[in-house]
Amino acid sequence: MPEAASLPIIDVSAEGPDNQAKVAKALVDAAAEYGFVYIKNSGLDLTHEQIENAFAMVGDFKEGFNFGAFNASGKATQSIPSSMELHQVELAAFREACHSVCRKLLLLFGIGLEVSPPDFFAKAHATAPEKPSGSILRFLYYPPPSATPDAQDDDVRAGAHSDYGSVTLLFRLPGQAGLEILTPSGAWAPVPVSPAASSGEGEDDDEAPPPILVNIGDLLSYWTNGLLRSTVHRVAFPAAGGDTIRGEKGKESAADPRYSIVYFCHPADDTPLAAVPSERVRSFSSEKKNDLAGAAPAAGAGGANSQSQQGKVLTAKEHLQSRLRATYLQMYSGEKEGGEEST
Ligand SMILES: O=C(O)CCC(=O)C(=O)O
Ligand SMILES: [Fe+2]
Repeated sequence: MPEAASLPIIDVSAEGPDNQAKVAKALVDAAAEYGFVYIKNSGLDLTHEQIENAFAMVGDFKEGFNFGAFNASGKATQSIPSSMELHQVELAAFREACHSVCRKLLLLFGIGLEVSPPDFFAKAHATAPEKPSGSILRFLYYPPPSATPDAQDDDVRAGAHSDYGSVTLLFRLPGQAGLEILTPSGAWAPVPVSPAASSGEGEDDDEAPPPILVNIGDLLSYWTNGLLRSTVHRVAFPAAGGDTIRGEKGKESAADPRYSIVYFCHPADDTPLAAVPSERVRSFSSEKKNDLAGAAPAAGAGGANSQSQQGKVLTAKEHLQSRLRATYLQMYSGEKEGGEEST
């Protein structure tokens, strides 16, 4: 069985400037090293009930779906399936709550990177009806492996890709890990849903939902000149024989569909991705320029060139478009690297 990724679990509910600074540092360190981190799900920003209800909705629906913006009265601004229409207000509230969690994380990144002002990233993600953005709430339904009996051994449920936005929140159900990240050594490491149970550390609390998995997307990696990593990941089929990651509760069988809920957070479309006012980001990019091997991205790192390597300041929208273009070109050239396809 491959070794599970060992990612830190960070409690971001700490109050007071000293605690906040410590948490911010831990978050930046994890994002710089792994590009993925768990945050403890205290149920404050996003209630456990809200998450359960969201999974109940995708379970009823049995199909994947992307939700873009909702208007001020909680109505979707796109056409949505009739079975979802009744749930629009709940969906809008869930999307809003996810966005607030992301803004809280973005503020902590600003603090951890000593950006001046610290709400530099969070402000770029302020929402308003007149401020369109690439943010998407995605409900994912993966049919049971038994429904595709001619699957090959090396097939995966979702191909290797990196996410396009600034930060992504991922919600999964216990026993349905599936997600794997590409480590710098080039190996795929499974990411457990319940990391405390998997590592054997600490008692798993049946009442508490698992932590929320957070990862850095290409845009935030680009904006920070690669200091924060956008890590390549994929979704694998359950192992034959029903093996799960050590300690993970529940077994995933070939007869089970898999559900996940993802929130891709993006800044407002017109945000200029200009130099981040942070000495740490600046000195990171000059170190990189001096690094002769700097041209080739390390294994596991997704995305395009760093912001400091481009002459022109891109907007968030232009950055997303360039990532989408690159993904489609890759697909047409035969390398089936599925991207986030967030439009
Ligand atoms: O379903 C998952 O666990 C991950 C999905 C994902 O990586 C994506 O949609 O970008
Ligand atoms: Fe992803």
